[in-house]
Amino acid sequence: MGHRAKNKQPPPKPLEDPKPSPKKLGKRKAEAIEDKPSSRPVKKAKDQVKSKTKGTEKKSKSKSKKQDADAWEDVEDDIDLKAQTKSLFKDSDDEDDEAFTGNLDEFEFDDDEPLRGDAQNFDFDSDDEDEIPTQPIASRVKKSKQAERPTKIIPTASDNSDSDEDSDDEPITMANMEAKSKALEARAAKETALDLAEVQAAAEMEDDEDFDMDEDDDGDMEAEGEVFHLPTAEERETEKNAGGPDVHIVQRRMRECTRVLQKFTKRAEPGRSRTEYTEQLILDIASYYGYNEFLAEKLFQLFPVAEAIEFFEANEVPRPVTIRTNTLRTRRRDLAQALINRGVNLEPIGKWTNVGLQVFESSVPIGATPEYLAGHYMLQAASSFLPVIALAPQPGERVLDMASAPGGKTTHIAALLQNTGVVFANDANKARTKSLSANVHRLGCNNVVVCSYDGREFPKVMGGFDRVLLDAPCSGTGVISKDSSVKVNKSERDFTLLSHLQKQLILCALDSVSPESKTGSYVVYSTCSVTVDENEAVVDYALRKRPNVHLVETGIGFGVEGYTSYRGKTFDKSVHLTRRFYPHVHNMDGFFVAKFKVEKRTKKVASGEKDSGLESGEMVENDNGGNGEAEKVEFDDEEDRPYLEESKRRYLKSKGLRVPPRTASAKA
Ligand SMILES: C[S@@+](CC[C@H](N)C(=O)[O-])C[C@H]1O[C@@H](n2cnc3c(N)ncnc32)[C@H](O)[C@@H]1O
Repeated sequence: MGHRAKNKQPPPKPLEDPKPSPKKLGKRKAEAIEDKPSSRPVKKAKDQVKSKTKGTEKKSKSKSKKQDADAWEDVEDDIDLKAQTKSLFKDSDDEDDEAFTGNLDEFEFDDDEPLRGDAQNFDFDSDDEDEIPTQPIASRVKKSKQAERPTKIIPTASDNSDSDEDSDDEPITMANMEAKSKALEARAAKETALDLAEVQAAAEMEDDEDFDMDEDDDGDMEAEGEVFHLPTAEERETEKNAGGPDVHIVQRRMRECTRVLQKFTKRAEPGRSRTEYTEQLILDIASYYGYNEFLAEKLFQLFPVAEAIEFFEANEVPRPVTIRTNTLRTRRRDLAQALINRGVNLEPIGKWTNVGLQVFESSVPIGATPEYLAGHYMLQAASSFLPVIALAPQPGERVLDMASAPGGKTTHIAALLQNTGVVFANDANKARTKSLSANVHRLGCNNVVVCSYDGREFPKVMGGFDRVLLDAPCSGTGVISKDSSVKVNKSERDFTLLSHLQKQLILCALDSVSPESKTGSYVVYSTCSVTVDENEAVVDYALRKRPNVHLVETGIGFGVEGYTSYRGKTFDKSVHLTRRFYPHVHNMDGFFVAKFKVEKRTKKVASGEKDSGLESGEMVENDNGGNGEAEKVEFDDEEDRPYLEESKRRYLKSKGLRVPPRTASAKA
């Protein structure tokens, strides 16, 4: 456990000096000191920082409850898989497979505001539309708060927290004491967050040459007589032997190192290198937030230095509780009304989804309401909607969900297919298919076939799909706020093995799609990880190995573009079409989504003149790949027999029953 978790410290205040100058204090504090309005133009970046921080502050209202996390996770060892990949998988993709028993009563709330009342007041206009609305809704009787903040992906609890300020003058009574104390706490947290935002914004201004003028940036610090000294290797060793640094020292050092790294030539101590500051910062991040040094460095490298701190900070805060309306059973507005009537305080997530609801508070366990049990909704992280939105399955299609348990995305696909066509919901981990089947039944999906193969057996098992979703097993670096064990249990080897498995799976997914589909020929690849090895590198590999596929827009409408080059590696230019989602930017789990279109193979490619094979030593057998020009994959009973037999053998074995010897066809 890191200092951050142990001490429940407020976020470190990057860049704040002990006696800050107005410039370094940021606009709000500087104005207070000078008692006059600032003439400095407010940078856009400042607003962005504030809104981000506000989001973070808001999220902290929902306490991180282990029981909540348990209800969202289903992490089990993948016993059927090869030993090398065992225990690597982040199966965290958060859809529940069992009733959510977390108690939202335990969340902190500002006041006893009445619940939000009538579902009519919300923007459910989009519920009736098949397509995700792209235009803002022009006129409504009453706008939801989300509608007033079109850029926000998920609203945060602070959106309705202003009311605590109104009740300041009321006398404290037994009845309102708890609410008042919570309101005070909330306000203090808000202040801290605002301070942080301002200091960051001030630092950003400093970095902007326009604001630099001719001032000597180091002047202020020197005047204060407190020049930051970066410990030497020996000093670090001594500190370590003495039991490690005090948390306040770590916090301050993180601020200072961040500050120096942002403007190295001006602020660094003479004779010290950028690498030394970076090393110190990574060590401090690792100890403060409780990561192993390897992972702290890996994640740190993804972002500019100040943003990296925001990312680590966001991982300390739970994401909003969200549910997905099951349109096979109900409409979002009806579900919202039913839950409001039960004492659930909720709002539509945002314009990008017409099925999502964010739950702010509830007087009933949200995973055990009659509506939940009747399959009217799925407890599902907002990020998990994204791959299915990108997949955009069309009624009547044949879809493969290659790694599907516990079924959040499968059931979403089934709903978009309107219970037509068929979804093959596969997962290599047989134990996990139980919860998958349970969810499929609960949500009334009649078009789902559950199966349990190693995804690398496709398309031998079956192919010719209109669309394939590969929500790949991954390290879970996007969902650290739900599963903090990721902070310490991932090593370099894990990432190597995982990305190898992901590369094998993605080729199998691409080969399982029919390039001749009349409506589709798409593959979506997603992970709940933010590392480049598991995302862009895998996509780039697939593009190199399968020249008949190309990337297309995901159709999601937000998200950060994927890296086209990273730390010396250059990827295919089209990789910018992939999308990254981050907790500190989008207020949702870290996620990655890529969408491929599969075309027919040209003769040249099929004859092997172009590099379309696997790297030597790879285990994937794709010689009957489903996307070959002449390879129209159809069901063939003869061909299927050995697989059915094998599956029956495995079933009997798992039940401890006598397993018949393999017949000639099964051996073939
Ligand atoms: C991220 S989770 C999938 C979450 C799921 N898509 C959902 O929305 O509920 C990854 C899944 O991959 C499965 N898995 C791991 N290795 C696999 C393989 N080789 N083939 C198929 N599935 C695999 C794991 O058992 C795990 O359930």
